[in-house]
Amino acid sequence: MAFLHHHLPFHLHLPTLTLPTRTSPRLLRTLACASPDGLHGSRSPSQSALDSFWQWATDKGAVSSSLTPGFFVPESLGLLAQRNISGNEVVLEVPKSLWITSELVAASDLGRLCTGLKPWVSISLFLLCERSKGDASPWRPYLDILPQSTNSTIFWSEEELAEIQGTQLLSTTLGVKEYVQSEFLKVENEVILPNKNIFPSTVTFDDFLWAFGMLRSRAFSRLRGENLVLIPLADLINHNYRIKSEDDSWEIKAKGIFSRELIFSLRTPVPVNMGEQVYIQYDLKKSDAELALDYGFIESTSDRQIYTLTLEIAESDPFYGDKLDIAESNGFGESAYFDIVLGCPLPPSMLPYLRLVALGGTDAFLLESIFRDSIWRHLELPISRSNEETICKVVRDACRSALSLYQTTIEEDEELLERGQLDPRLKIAVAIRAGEKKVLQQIDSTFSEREQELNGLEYYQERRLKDLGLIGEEGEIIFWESK
Ligand SMILES: C[S@@+](CC[C@H](N)C(=O)[O-])C[C@H]1O[C@@H](n2cnc3c(N)ncnc32)[C@H](O)[C@@H]1O
Repeated sequence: MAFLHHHLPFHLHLPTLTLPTRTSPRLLRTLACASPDGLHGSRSPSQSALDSFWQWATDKGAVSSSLTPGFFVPESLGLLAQRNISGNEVVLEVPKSLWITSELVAASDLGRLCTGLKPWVSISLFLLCERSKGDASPWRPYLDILPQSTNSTIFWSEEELAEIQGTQLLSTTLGVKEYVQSEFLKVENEVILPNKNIFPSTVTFDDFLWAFGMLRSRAFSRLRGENLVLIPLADLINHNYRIKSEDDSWEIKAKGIFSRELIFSLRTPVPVNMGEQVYIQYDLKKSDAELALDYGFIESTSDRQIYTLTLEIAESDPFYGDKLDIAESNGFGESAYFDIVLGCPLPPSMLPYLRLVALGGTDAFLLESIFRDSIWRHLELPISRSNEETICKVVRDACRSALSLYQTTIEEDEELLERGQLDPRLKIAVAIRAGEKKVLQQIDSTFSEREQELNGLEYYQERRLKDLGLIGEEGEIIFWESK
């Protein structure tokens, strides 16, 4: 699912810099959810609800000879091995008749109202509609085992969100909630309110957000967007960071050689002993912030600690058109996003893009069309001292400005984490804000080191003179007479 607006606090807008702004307390209040109880509303369903669900799913054709649903800490529900299972063994099969898809919604009472809606919106409305039917819904056993919320930041209260003040995660969370709210207002006016026969009781923004949160946390990574599907029972599988591959854990296939019926087939990527939980890897590419937003947990490994820099060619730039043309011919646009990973070098195309955005003054001749085919190659190396100095200064200023928005230091965060015993949401908040600050400090020190090296770098003009044989390898001038 693509989100239209990400208000990222780090926003470079060369040569001037747009400072990140603090999140207004009013926006926080409007978009925060109050925690319904001390467990964030994630009370586990009863054993009898779980038994009824299991019975319902197996009656409808779900097959497993090795699993049973069970309760776990901290994941709540999960899938438990009833015998020793070997790696790569199929552990569960769920037929299509049990899946919740846009197709199913289209064929339901709701179908005629959902034409043209995004799959996540129509499936959300379906969940809410079925939930309101109570016992009359054939999906009741499944709806009864869904949590009331998760630890995803979309469900955090105002006080909990205040713990991530200054972070990109807060901006993204608020951006996502604004997006969900705008979709809700649309369907409230166009679908829910005019159809009291289908939605007899009030549907609130919190209800709609609950449905969104369920889809976001329960749909398998490759089954999102247009292909969005909820697969009851299979969606009880939890994530484990020890599992390093995500591709082989499930597939969709025909039930038999001659059958047209599709089944979702889940495998355990690793051997599992009887009595242990079966896990998969949800998504190797997600940052901790994305895990926190989608699922409400994080891993805290350095490769998941990421800060996204947004660079932009300003419309007010006198060379806007040429720069945009160059960016576009090299796979970028007016804005470019660079994920900086803790402990890893800068993404290779970040420096060329930065140099392009900062290009001006006596270097502007490089923007002329005769250089169009070769400009990106030139941008991969330093252009001029002033261009390189500008990018260092702007990036360092932006880092300092972003760092000033956090309420705590890395040391304070680490002390809290070491003390342990933190509430799961606070633990996520503290780890995320510490991780972001570490990446910002890393970016700042990379550009600080670069600033120290400015005198020793080789710039475009020198390289050009060398190419023409006018200066030697040591920078000495070669006079015509000496040739
Ligand atoms: C696909 S559902 C899995 C079933 C879920 N445990 C339940 O009780 O319904 C994904 C949700 O499970 C929980 N979860 C999965 N893996 C987890 C983990 N490693 N640590 C903490 N929570 C986890 C999170 O709440 C996540 O949003």
